[in-house]
Amino acid sequence: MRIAFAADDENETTKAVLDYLAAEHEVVRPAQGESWPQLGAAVGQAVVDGDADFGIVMCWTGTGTAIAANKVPGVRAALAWEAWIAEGARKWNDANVLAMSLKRLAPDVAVEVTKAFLGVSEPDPDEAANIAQL
Ligand SMILES: O=C(CO)[C@H](O)[C@H](O)COP(=O)(O)O
Repeated sequence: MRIAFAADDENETTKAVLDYLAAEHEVVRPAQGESWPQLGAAVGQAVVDGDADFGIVMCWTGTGTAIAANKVPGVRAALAWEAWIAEGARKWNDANVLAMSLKRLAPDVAVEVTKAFLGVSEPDPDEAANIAQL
């Protein structure tokens, strides 16, 4: 899959996520070196424009980039810190952008969360009516 990725800082956690994405997917970098609001918006826009299948945004907390991505109409960005939350965001909310904290998630956990998010191919059809109201 094509995954749009942006982070406003680099550390072992962002490197681990990027290494995993590069090994398993095509990585799209719609913006780099900009502020977290710009990075979140750029990733959200890439997803909405069809330049990427999903987006992943990371900042210190994950919250700012999630909010910025969610301002783009059509984006459903979810902040996740464990695999079950990430999987549920895809299954029950049809999230198309994953947001994670680059400060609080250990590298292996961030990769596990990423895998869980990207591992759900279709949302639960029982949630279609709810998702349509988002
Ligand atoms: O977590 C964040 C936003 O939610 C940012 O990463 C954090 O606030 C640092 O930003 P800056 O480098 O602009 O001070």
